[in-house]
Amino acid sequence: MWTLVVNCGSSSLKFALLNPASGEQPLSGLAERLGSDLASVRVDRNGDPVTVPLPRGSYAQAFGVLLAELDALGLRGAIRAIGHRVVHGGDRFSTPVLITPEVVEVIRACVPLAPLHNPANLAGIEAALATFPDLPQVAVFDTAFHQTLPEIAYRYAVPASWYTQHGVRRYGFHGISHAYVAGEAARRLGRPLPELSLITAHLGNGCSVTAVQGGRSVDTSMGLTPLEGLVMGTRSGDVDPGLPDYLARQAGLSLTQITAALNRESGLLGLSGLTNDMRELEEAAGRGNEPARLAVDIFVYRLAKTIAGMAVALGRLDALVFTGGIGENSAGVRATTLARLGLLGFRLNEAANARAVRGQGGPITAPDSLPALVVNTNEELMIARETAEVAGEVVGRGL
Ligand SMILES: Nc1ncnc2c1ncn2[C@@H]1O[C@H](COP(=O)(O)OP(=O)(O)O)[C@@H](O)[C@H]1O
Ligand SMILES: CC(=O)OP(=O)(O)O
Ligand SMILES: [Mg+2]
Repeated sequence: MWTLVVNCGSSSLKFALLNPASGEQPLSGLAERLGSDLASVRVDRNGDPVTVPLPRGSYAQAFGVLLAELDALGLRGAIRAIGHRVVHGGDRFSTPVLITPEVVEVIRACVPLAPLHNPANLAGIEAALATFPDLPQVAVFDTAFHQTLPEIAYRYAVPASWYTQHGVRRYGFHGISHAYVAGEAARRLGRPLPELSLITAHLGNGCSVTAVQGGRSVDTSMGLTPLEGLVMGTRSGDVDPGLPDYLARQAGLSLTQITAALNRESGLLGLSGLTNDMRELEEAAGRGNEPARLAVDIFVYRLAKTIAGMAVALGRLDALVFTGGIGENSAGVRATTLARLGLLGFRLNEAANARAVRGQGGPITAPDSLPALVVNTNEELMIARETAEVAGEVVGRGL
């Protein structure tokens, strides 16, 4: 009846116990800042959240907390399948797959392409395989949805041998979320997904924009790694490819140091010198903090520019969808982004935009506008559904 979903991020472990057919979720949790003194786990049993400190806690310890919670609810034995979010699957996987030793090796081979994410995904898979060796376990890939990209969107203008010999191409990420919100948006718009041309903006710690035509990804802002594209919490997004060489010579930094700084010390954090957290930045900007204001303004400008560019991939645009922690909660980011996209035909409905907060979502544009809407993403539900399908059961009956 239940599917367990495990989503290991670069310093976090999210989990959820779900009925993939009904969406019922008796248990969910988030272990954050793993490995640091501030590590903690928030556990939500039937809508009743509690946070407990887990100083210096590891992925394995966070997984131990999850097991204790399953036991406390008496549900450990009721799990029928386990689904894992895996960020990078290269071009081997265009659908979710049952985890075998060979699949684990492919995920390991993709570590250099997603150094912040794939090692954590593997830690989650290994912990779950050790504890539940007899259950079907499924890998659901962030890259899979983007395997439909046409070659003009996924090739870089670099020597062709880099592509053929080293797999240098654009893969795209956040596919689980983009696919889920595209489906939900179609439902809310009351139109069949195969007829729709959508742009979906997933704005969390990592941020990406995808052009979705008839339910298929046709272009996306992230590339070979999750570093390309938009300004993110700690990631730079697009920079001049000449930057690493220049900085290596000027500042005497190694390529490894520069890449680490582009991943972990850039984006909103790097610009503001304050935080990677959009909510804190908006508060600081409201108090007159200029670097915070600049960070938010650059985030929005680059987002609007990328959305306008994505429209080229579609030819026609039916709606824009905001999702992720920022997309769902920041009325300010949505309003200023749409203000820059007037040329595409967007006109904000301020009251609706203010109402569209987490838990509800909904349309945020005026009646004479091209529609923009907020859809709350649910990667866990999407992973649970796909896991149930791959595990060979019919959703709604078997699992
Ligand atoms: N009320 C809010 N206003 C503005 N930003 C918010 C709000 N709530 C959450 N956020 C932002 O959402 C981002 C985290 O997004 P989320 O999707 O939860 O992250 P992750 O990618 O780690 O899952 C942070 O920048 C956070 O500040
Ligand atoms: C791929 C990616 O950027 O994921 P996240 O937003 O979870 O960091
Ligand atoms: Mg997220």
